[in-house]
Amino acid sequence: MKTISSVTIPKREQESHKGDYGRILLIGGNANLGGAIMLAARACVFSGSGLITVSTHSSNFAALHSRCPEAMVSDITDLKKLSKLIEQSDCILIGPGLGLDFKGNNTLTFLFQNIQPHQTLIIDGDAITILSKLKHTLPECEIIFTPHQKEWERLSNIPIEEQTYEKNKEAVKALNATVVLKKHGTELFFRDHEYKLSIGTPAMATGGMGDTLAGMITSFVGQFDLEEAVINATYIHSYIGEKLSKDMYIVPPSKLIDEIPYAMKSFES
Ligand SMILES: NC(=O)C1=CN([C@@H]2O[C@H](COP(=O)(O)OP(=O)(O)OC[C@H]3O[C@@H](n4cnc5c(N)ncnc54)[C@H](OP(=O)(O)O)[C@@H]3O)[C@@H](O)[C@H]2O)[C@@H](O)CC1
Ligand SMILES: Nc1ncnc2c1ncn2[C@@H]1O[C@H](COP(=O)(O)OP(=O)(O)O)[C@@H](O)[C@H]1O
Ligand SMILES: [Mg+2]
Repeated sequence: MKTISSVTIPKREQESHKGDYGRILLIGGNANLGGAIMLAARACVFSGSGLITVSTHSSNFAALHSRCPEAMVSDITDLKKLSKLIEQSDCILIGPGLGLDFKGNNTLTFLFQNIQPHQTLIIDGDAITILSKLKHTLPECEIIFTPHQKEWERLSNIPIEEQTYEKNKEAVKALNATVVLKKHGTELFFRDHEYKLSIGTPAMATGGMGDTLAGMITSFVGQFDLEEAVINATYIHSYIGEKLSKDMYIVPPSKLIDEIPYAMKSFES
């Protein structure tokens, strides 16, 4: 497995506008787990997405507006609005803080019925757990899964202690998707090749760190080629985590998010 040693972020075109940097839809955040989708939304904004809408429980609206005024909001239970938002989006993230009850199940099912082949779908957190249970056929679009090891166990049926390179590769092939297997030494599985991260630190083992990565990946996919986007987002996430950990015992995800544009600038080609 190749190690990612550095990345480059392309310079922006002078003649461009927000519509050129991704129309993003983030779906998640129930009444108890609003923080997860807010972190994903802030990560998305700080990673450069042009237009972001968050479909979430309405009790999250005020906090979201206050923490992330750049993002628009929509009620996750309003399926008419959700269907329109799905149609208008380039990249869609579902999962952070979605919850595991029937509402989460219904939202995932509705998205699978409405997403189109030209769109890219990032499936994280509770959406992975729900999918593992419901066993829906995957929609015909590009899909990126971002599981931690337990979520990967649920999705692949490979117990954590048996998650070897060969078994993981086989399971990814069966899914016909990209998989970012998050752990110390995160592994990226593309269709015919794989990479491993040699950076990252236990200072990043804080709730919300994966929600932050999911937002970064979604944002980068809206701006760059899929493979480049996944590699760059994953590398820069851990790069910032490691950098901050030189002075901080733990790295709060919110602090990491603040650093994203500076790190992107430092890798600009
Ligand atoms: N502020 C918010 O709103 C936040 C909301 N969040 C949202 O909560 C939802 C649930 O997500 P989740 O990851 O917390 O729960 P779940 O899927 O049950 O996994 C945990 C189980 O897996 C096990 N485990 C084994 N290996 C592991 C590994 N490498 N990494 C992690 N876990 C590992 C672990 O083992 P144990 O800790 O018991 O040893 C435990 O048994 C999701 O939607 C997320 O977005 C959170 O992001 C927090 C901030
Ligand atoms: N010991 C560690 N070393 C490196 N990275 C870590 C470590 N622990 C956690 N991380 C990173 O933090 C993130 C955790 O993701 P996840 O478990 O989905 O968090 P959450 O759902 O709480 O947001 C992943 O990107 C993972 O690689
Ligand atoms: Mg997670």
